[in-house]
Amino acid sequence: MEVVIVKDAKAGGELIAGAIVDLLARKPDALLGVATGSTPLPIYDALVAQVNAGAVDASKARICQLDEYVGLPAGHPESYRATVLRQVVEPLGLPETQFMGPDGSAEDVQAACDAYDEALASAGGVDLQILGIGTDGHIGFNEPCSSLASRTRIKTLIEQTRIDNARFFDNDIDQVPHHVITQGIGTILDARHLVLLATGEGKADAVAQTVEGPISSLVPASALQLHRHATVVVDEAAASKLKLADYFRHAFDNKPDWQGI
Ligand SMILES: N[C@@H]1[C@@H](O)[C@H](O)[C@@H](COP(=O)(O)O)O[C@@H]1O
Repeated sequence: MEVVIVKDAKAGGELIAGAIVDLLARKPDALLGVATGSTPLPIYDALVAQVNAGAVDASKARICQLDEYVGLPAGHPESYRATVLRQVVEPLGLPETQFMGPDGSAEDVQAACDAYDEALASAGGVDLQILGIGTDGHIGFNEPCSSLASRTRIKTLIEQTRIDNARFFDNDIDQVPHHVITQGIGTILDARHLVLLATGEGKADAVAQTVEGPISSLVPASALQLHRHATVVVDEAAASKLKLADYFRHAFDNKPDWQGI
């Protein structure tokens, strides 16, 4: 696992957007897994700016969702499908045919989850998966004690996550669904490159446990330690509880120029 400590969220967004541009230069139809929440927004802003400035042709890029609420009416503005369309797919000028996600309104939820895992595999697998992290260490919506081998499935949110996400629902927790579909931790680990961005002091404990703690289903993001190509990008505040922060800075500063993240 590589840990990169950046000055702020904007710098983190630019670094990760640069890695996506490099990926698209190598593989124009790369499948890019995107996350929701506030943290990844600087990545999408920087990516759209770099693409608009001509850094790469992103017109063949494919986008896929990490997770979804269950039971929101189709087209609800806070469904993750609507969110990703608004924040990533439309700003990049991509057609909906290049976007895939699980069906959160399916009657048979497990069949929709299985279908999504199959769709990801037959699309050739995710090339780069962007991840945020919950204050409890969750990735996607894999709450603590999710199986590290889990596949896409329905989960029940813990109360803290519903409280954290109420800000997207008029600060009314009653509007936040209890159930979600999420790529499993095993599904996430199938991606070729995992890039987790965490910013702000509120994520410092979760980041320290993810990077320096034991691999444990109690901290789902710690499963990144099992991955061959995982990059954790953190700002100074989110890095504030890392014991090896100086080493991580030294290693990044001395990387060969040709080696991206
Ligand atoms: N399902 C999403 C996660 O993918 C995201 O990482 C998390 C943190 O969001 P934020 O970045 O807003 O703190 O929120 C939700 O639970």
